[in-house]
Amino acid sequence: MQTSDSPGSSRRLLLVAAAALFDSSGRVLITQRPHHKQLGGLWEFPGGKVELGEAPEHALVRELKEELDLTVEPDALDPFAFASHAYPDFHLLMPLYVVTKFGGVMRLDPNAAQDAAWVKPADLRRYEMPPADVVLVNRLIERNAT
Ligand SMILES: Nc1nc2c([nH]c(=O)n2[C@@H]2O[C@H](COP(=O)(O)OP(=O)(O)OP(=O)(O)O)[C@@H](O)[C@H]2O)c(=O)[nH]1
Repeated sequence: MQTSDSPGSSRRLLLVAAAALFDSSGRVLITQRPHHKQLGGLWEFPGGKVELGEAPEHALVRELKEELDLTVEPDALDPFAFASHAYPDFHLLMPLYVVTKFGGVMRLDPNAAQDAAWVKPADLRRYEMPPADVVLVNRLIERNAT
């Protein structure tokens, strides 16, 4: 967790809900951000911004449907860890939920992701991910090792 904001910093807080979706072989899904976006080309956990008045779980169910066409029940979201990271323009607060039950056939929305990969947690560090995700990747590797 990075908490380098100075006290009283006026950086806006951005709440993003993300998922570590696991397949039956214990591989986790990561998606690649479109090149034209901020942090373009980096790999990330699927998810997105929580809208005003929206619960994080509801936002994540919505984003997984929009971005991947996958159906997840809110009860299937298991709170796992969170990232708290100061980017230049905003402070990201991102809960990560483990998901092992989901339905549908994955279909990527090209505006959200240009590629997807199922990766063993131990291999996640081979993929370039945003700095906020480092702590989450470490936790997933630990989870898998125990
Ligand atoms: N979904 C997701 N977002 C992440 C991760 N790590 C991370 O720093 N972020 C940041 O969280 C922010 C919100 O992501 P987003 O997917 O909703 O937003 P976006 O930039 O694609 O914009 P848009 O949805 O308005 O087009 C982005 O700045 C993104 O880089 C991650 O693992 N998953």
